[in-house]
Amino acid sequence: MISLEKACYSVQGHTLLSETSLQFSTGEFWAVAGPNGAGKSTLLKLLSAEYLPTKGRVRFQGRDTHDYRPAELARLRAVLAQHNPVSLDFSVTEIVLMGRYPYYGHRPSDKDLFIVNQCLEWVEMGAYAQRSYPTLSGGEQQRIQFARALAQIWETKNGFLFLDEPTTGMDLKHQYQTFQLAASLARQGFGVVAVVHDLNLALQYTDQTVLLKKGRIMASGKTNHTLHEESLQATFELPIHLIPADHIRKNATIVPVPI
Ligand SMILES: Nc1ncnc2c1ncn2[C@@H]1O[C@H](COP(=O)(O)OP(=O)(O)OP(=O)(O)O)[C@@H](O)[C@H]1O
Repeated sequence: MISLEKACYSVQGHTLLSETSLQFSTGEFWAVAGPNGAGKSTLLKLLSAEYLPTKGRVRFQGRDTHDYRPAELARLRAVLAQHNPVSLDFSVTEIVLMGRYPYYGHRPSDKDLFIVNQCLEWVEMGAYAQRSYPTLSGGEQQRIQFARALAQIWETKNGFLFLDEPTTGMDLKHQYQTFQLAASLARQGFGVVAVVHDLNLALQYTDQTVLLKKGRIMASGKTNHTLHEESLQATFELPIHLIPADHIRKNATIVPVPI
């Protein structure tokens, strides 16, 4: 479990995340949603210990995140960042192997290579193993980065996966597959927290949601209780209509009303 206890994050007098208390458990898939600049990536960086809280506490499995050594954290959680620039001519396999760096010294073991192949299969990119990474399309690169993060926590019981806009550049099918994969990882016992702009993906696949606006929590809890017309309108300042679930869609569908 990761708990934020009155955690704040400020930089140069600007508060990016105001006093926030939340608990994220393994076995759950969380969505973090809200307008641009709401503090979603900031929250994710506090959870992953890339940032330390400027006030309050963030505890990972009971210990303050600032008490962990980076090598220790690298075996407990993996991050898919919003931007993953790679300009050198690495192969796809080499990129995914980076997720195994915390586990090997000079050379990857057969087990590391097996895990890399498994993760590539999970994102349906096995056929691209020998391709030059920079030559892949944006959506393909994003799927490889997902595989890299997955390889990092593949064997970690109760590991956490932090995904910042994981479906950027992906086509419709792979957006759904990515969320399906994240949901199935949560069912296997991982904790998954994803920054999400597509609220219908959140509604379809996530267990819990936190809605942020201007660095503050607008609503949080079970996704289908949190994403309702009032909370969405207040958060996004846009009229929202919810089409109820039916025999095709097991959850409601969020439709912005043109203004
Ligand atoms: N180092 C910094 N100094 C000042 N302001 C910053 C700094 N880093 C981030 N911010 C601001 O903090 C706010 C929150 O940033 P954050 O990246 O968490 O937003 P976000 O909700 O993830 O947005 P988006 O949906 O656009 O990715 C933004 O307004 C951003 O401009």
